[in-house]
Amino acid sequence: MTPDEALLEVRDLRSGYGASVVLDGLSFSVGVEAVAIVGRNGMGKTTLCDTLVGFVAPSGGEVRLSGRRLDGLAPETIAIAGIGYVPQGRRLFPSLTVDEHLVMLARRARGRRWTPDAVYDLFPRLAERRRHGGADLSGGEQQMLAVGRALLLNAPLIVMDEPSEGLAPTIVDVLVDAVHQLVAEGVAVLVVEQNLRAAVRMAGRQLVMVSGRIEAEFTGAELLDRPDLQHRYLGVGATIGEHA
Ligand SMILES: Nc1ncnc2c1ncn2[C@@H]1O[C@H](COP(=O)(O)OP(=O)(O)OP(=O)(O)O)[C@@H](O)[C@H]1O
Repeated sequence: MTPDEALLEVRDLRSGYGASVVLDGLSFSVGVEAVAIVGRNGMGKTTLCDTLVGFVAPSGGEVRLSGRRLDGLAPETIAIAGIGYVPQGRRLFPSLTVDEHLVMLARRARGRRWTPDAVYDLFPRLAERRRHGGADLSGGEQQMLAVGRALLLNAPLIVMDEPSEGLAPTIVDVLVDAVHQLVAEGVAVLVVEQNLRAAVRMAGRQLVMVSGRIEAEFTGAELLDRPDLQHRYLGVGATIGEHA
């Protein structure tokens, strides 16, 4: 891959639920970088994530990872092909410990960059809680575990849906640092965020989603400096995220 070539290429993607169209011809690309998708509630951000990873079947368009078509493939195939997913709400197993979540995926990870021990190095707090069950973990610990689980795929791209949702500022700091470390190591991150300040700290490019399309792209500084753009694209109350 040359520096100019996109890792993820999404072209004219369409999807929805039955007759309800949510993604309406959406296009963008991501290189080895962190890119944020921002937008008001209900614009289709979660549907975009779910469509990229195969949980929602697209009705048209293309998703390519390093040139390989992935649209229409099963979620397991897409995961193995190279898209790790950190879903909204984390979707962990309450009865499994932290260690059990990670060990489940460790065989495939053996000898590669991301192993359970590497995840514990990234998130020392998780190492302290390794014998605790998913249901005993704080929201931040659950989010770290969800990120760690996605990393064990050793995928070139990680998609994160609202990772900062409901988390204390110190935990958001940990996630921001983790995103920077991943990008520095050559992993691309596509992150959906309601919290503009968290989005801007994680990603240089801010893609604004409106009614199932990417309507505009800004740098973080452009969006933070322009309350009019925040109001227009993000709505009242979903703007700055003062606490992150
Ligand atoms: N499983 C589903 N079945 C039918 N419609 C759905 C389903 N999930 C989402 N939708 C609809 O799709 C549209 C886009 O929702 P989506 O959750 O993708 O938006 P979003 O931008 O992620 O919003 P939010 O930030 O509130 O999660 C909404 O109109 C929503 O009601």
